[in-house]
Amino acid sequence: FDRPHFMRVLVTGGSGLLGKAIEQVVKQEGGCLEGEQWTFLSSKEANLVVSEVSAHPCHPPGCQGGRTLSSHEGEPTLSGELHYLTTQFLSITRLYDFPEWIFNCSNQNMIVCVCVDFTDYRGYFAQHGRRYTAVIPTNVYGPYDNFNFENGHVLSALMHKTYAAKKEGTPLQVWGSGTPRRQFIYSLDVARLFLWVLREYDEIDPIILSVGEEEELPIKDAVEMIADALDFKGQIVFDTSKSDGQIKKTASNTKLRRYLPDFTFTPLSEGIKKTCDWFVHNYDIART
Ligand SMILES: C[C@H]1O[C@H](OP(=O)(O)OP(=O)(O)OC[C@H]2O[C@@H](n3cnc4c(=O)[nH]c(N)nc43)[C@H](O)[C@@H]2O)[C@@H](O)[C@@H](O)C1=O
Repeated sequence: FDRPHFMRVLVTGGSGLLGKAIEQVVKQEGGCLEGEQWTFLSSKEANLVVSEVSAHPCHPPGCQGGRTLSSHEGEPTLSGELHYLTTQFLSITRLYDFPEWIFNCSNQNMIVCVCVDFTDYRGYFAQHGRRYTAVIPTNVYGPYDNFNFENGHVLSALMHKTYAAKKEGTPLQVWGSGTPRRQFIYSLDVARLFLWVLREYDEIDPIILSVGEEEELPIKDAVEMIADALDFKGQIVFDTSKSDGQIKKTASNTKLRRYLPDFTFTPLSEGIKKTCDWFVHNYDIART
């Protein structure tokens, strides 16, 4: 696959967790190379679900939220909407002759909950020579996430709950037993890997973007890191009337490591501290 010398990159979902992280890496970490032109569009500017919008599109997920959002609105959002916008995007990329497309599969839940038909992507390469692929991150967290109590991702919801519990002098309520294990990846790390996929990764097969299996840790350990980061000294209550969800969702990063043996992931405690600091300083604009 020969990448053109001049690359115009369109990032949809540009104001979300991953879109903002990609923007930071491109604009502040020297991620923009000579001959590249990046455009970031929010879902308001380019709503792939309802409009005829809409280079090289990178497509972070259309809906971001935790398990409650998925279970309450899961059918329409993760199946209907995703299928619709994927199909829509494939027609647009064909119409405007995009040579390359990276679809962000939200997270590894796609493997266990939702099926994206990668056969289509292989077909696109075979038939049209276009490299459309997907990345599959594990549980992503970071600035600009959804921090809503009810439907935020686990770490972001818990950061907000800890912040509120500290302010109000109440116990921190954690859903479930705290024993389920997860692999968390910092959004800026996903963004750096996204750029690598855009420029270097030539396979059509999707790639899992994850820390190692040995980094999978119980929710209660992450809760302690959040409490430390926000200097919360109050009581932590595990509400076992709430579901634990899957006990673990271990994903292998062997393939990623084969390509990038030296990539350094942001340690979880550091990423949590940075995200908590961002949340506290940007409380007014954070999605709560
Ligand atoms: C399907 C869905 O799945 C994911 O959503 P997630 O909720 O972030 O994470 P999870 O399902 O992997 O686990 C959450 C764990 O953590 C506990 N837990 C404690 N306290 C809170 C809490 O306050 N909020 C949440 N959400 N979970 C909590 C909860 O009981 C469970 O054991 C995202 O990847 C997402 O992208 C996605 O699509």
